[in-house]
Amino acid sequence: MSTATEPEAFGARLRRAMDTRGPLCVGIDPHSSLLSAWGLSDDVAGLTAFTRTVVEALADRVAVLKPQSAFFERFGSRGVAVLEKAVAEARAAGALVLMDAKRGDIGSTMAAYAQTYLDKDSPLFSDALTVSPYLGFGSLRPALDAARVSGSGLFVLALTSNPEGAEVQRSTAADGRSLAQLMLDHMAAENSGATPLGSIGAVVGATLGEAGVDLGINGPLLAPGIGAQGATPADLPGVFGAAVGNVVPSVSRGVLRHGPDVYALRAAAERFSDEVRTAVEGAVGSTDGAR
Ligand SMILES: O=C(O)c1cc(=O)[nH]c(=O)n1[C@@H]1O[C@H](COP(=O)(O)O)[C@@H](O)[C@H]1O
Repeated sequence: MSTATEPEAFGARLRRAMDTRGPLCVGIDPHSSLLSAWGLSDDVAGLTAFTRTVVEALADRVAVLKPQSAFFERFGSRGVAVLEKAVAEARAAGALVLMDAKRGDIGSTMAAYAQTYLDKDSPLFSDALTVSPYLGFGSLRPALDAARVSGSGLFVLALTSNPEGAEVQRSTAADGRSLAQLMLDHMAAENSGATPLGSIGAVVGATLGEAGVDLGINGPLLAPGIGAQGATPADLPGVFGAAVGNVVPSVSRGVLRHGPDVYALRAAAERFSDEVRTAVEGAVGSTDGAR
């Protein structure tokens, strides 16, 4: 619960958005190839038109929009200016903005990243940020603290959707746990006691077949890899098991390739949302039946 001085926590805001809008996250990834497929130039003008169209099409209906910072940074400061505007417009239209910048560094530098994305006075302030814990979970402390102060959230990489991730994330820590499980256990500790949902989420690829880890972190689970990377909403119950109700399935190219028509973008997002609903309700129903 929030007070006059304390903003409402990200986990509570996300739970409400998932319940009212459905849990889908759509990524804003302006690849050169997509700009070209949309008939746009691969420059700041094309980037601006692409981004504005996605925000106009989806910010008033999906729970989460996830701009991928790399595709904006490649145009330098003018690309970042497009990103700033998109963040503000998407938030104003009611979407939660998850900045996908996958930051991770030593604590003192992490503090600067936290000021960039998790401080309410920053031009890039976002509802949540993706971070990498593989410099040690404790290196994220400045971001964890900043998120608590501003009512924002973090999505911490646990098991990524790319096949190369396993050699690091499935390797064994000194105490016998996998590195991914070690990180998930840290997230569970951060979220302990939070209701209705903690603000520290995990990233777990929808492509994994079966996660094979304990996902009971009392926080949201971002599931990228649906669409272009080959996973489908029907895969979610198999990957996430009993935690499927906390999953935020994420699709970028699978939706974006339907542009530039605003109605086609909306229809594509709607189809993914419907498939997610069917998969999640089916899984929850079968769990209920087993009780
Ligand atoms: O944090 C992410 O969003 C992420 C984590 C991960 O494990 N895999 C992954 O693909 N992503 C991001 O999710 C998006 C996937 O895009 P599509 O494959 O086009 O849906 C990209 O922006 C990736 O950087």
